Amino acid sequence: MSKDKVMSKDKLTIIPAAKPLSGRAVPPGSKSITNRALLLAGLARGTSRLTGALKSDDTRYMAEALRAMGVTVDEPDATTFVVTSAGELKAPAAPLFLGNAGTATRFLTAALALGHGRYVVDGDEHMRKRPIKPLVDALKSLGVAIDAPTGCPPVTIDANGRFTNNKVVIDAGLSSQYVSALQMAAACGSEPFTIELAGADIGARGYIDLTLAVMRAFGARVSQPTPSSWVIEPTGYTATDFVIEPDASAATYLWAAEVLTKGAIDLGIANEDFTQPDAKAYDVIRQFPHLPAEIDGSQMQDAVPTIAVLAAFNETPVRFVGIANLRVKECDRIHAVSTGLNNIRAGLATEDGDDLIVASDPALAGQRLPADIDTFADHRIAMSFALAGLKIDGITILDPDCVGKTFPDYWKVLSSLGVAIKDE
Ligand SMILES: O=C(O)C1=C[C@@H](OP(=O)(O)O)[C@@H](O)[C@H](O)C1
Ligand SMILES: C=C(OP(=O)(O)O)C(=O)O
Repeated sequence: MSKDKVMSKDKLTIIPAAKPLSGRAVPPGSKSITNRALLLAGLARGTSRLTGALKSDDTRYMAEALRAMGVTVDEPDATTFVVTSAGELKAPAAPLFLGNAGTATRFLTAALALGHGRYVVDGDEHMRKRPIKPLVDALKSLGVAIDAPTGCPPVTIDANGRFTNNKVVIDAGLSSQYVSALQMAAACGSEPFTIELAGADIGARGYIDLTLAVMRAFGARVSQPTPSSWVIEPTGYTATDFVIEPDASAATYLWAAEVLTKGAIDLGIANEDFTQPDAKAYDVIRQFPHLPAEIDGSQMQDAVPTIAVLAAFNETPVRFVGIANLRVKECDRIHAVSTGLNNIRAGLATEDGDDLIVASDPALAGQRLPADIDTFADHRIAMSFALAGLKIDGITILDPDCVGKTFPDYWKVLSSLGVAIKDE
């Protein structure tokens, strides 16, 4: 839970928007890019200045972990981290607690495997259910003494600064973060290192491109001999000043609010200027209320809850495919979205294997349908269902502070666009 809670209420109710939402609302910095840049700055000798950064639970956990390992992380203002490092992450005195931050947990696990001494990577009760075994097995195959008895955090690493071979095969079916983690760690090795995918299946490939872009900005050299393999040179990282773009997943709520209310929200950045995978959601969202009958969410996974809630107001039903990974995010998002929609009106959503089918009903708009939405402590469930509240009277979001994971000002931003929010 965020230290600086935005509302500190158990629940809040969205009052339907009386008029189109309009105004300027710039999403916070990208979580994915901030946590990559923080790690690479921590692995680089010298001082790196990260601007436009996200300050939220997930990035605070990463920054705290770096501090616990001897890195100086200063925060001169609300969107800047200044990171000064000797270029190594010293074994911390206590386990690293990373909340439910998947990026911090996976990225650090691989990077610390090249450290020296004992590191314990742990998280909250949700993180302790999120699989990390494929990454742990890959590191074991590199001679690292690493153990995660449940297949989820906590992970204990006894590192001696080296891998015993220069190639690893990784199954990224459950999470692309395992690949990103190995890629970022590999530049700190002593020889060129090859990463190969075990299967064709990988989560959103766009996150790999994002990883490579941040690595290159910090001086790494990477080539891609085949679509499913990468060779990383042992360059280490060079401290640099780095500008972080706004968060594309956060942008999806604003894009959806805009089409739902026929408003005009200025995000301060054009959709085509994002480099993050979720920006693909823009073209889908703009088709509302004529969303396609089938949407493949595999390459814009974090945007699926947003589009699924939007789909409830579409003119025709939508089947979401390619979303099996959503079951191992902050919560089982297929189940959470389906539960929330069916709570609003029975039959609005169906789980079909790992597909989600959303029955559409434009007539939902304007109705009073009181529903307490269980967010399952998942920021994206809270933020997505707030969108339903813009059109339906009676939508109450439970545990609204969970937005602090990636978008602490979410409720303030909605208010600034004219949304009335009743806290209780
Ligand atoms: O690399 C990243 O920054 C991310 C990768 C995705 O996770 P998976 O790779 O686990 O699907 C995404 O859902 C997450 O929010 C951020
Ligand atoms: C899946 C998410 O986060 P992470 O895996 O980084 O915890 C998310 O932010 O939607």
